[in-house]
Amino acid sequence: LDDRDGKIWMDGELVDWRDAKIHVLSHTLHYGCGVFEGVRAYNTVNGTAIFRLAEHTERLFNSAKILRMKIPFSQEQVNEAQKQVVRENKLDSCYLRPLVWIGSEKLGVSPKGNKIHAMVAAWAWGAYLGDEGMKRGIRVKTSSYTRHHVNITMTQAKAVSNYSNSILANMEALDDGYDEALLLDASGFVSEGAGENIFVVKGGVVYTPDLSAGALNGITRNTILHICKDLGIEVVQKRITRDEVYIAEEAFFTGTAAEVTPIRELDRVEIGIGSRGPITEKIQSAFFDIVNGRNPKYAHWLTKV
Ligand SMILES: Cc1[nH+]cc(COP(=O)(O)O)c(CN[C@@H](CCC(=O)O)C(=O)O)c1O
Repeated sequence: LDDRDGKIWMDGELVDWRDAKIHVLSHTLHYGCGVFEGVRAYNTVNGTAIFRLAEHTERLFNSAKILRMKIPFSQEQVNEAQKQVVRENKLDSCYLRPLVWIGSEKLGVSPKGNKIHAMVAAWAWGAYLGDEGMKRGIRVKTSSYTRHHVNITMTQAKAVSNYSNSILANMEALDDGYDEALLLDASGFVSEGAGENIFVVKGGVVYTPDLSAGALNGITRNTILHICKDLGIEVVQKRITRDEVYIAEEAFFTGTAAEVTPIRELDRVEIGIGSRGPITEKIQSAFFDIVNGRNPKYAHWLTKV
């Protein structure tokens, strides 16, 4: 990604893509205290627009607050920065990555006195778990790694340091021939994917783990709750066991990158018909109607760039 042309917003300025560098003694590179977001802009029927920009920026600031980092910009400035990088890079649809990190004034566990920096980059990024997966569903493995306990890492912060857990789970799944990992919490209940929230369908009801299982409070997860309400589908947020996933009729992952990706197998156990289920398909198409600006009820979720 580092050898592209284009512009990156960095500490309030637009810099050339290849010059957007930081010092190797930057505190976050050593200790992982940093926060980030994953945001998508879509080429909607009314032009390029960022999906739920305000909610993503609010979560970025909440993540920073949880990690005791004071971002030296306002939410409005970070919103404008995201619109600017989409325009400057002439992207009609893209993935945006805001990141906030701690500078290189000094090392040592305490970052007190170090400068806080922010950047926003944007690039084209298609189906996170593959086009085929979006239709046919993907193959998932229950990870041998456990999702964070809610008081070991701060699971409501989208924190850089939280992702070594996700990386290990994802690498193990890929090395074992699967497409993605599903993590259980410290009590053995289903938490979430390495980079996604999970939903299962049984008897026409949609279930998703409640946030006590350490999953990130996903913005796409929240979008699905609205979609299910519109479709008259009951949603229950509760503790879910791995065998409830095995005997579900349908299952799917959600995320900004993953969007709505059906799960066809968990640990080589076929889920339902072993491909995208009918309720998953309805939710998936309602999602794409919304992000592409075809559902006027959610026009306020789309910020034109
Ligand atoms: C751990 C985790 N859980 C749930 C989600 C879904 O949250 P939301 O995007 O607000 O619906 C994400 C987003 N994962 C981001 C990072 C992916 C990456 O590989 O990096 C994303 O989807 O952008 C997670 O990283």
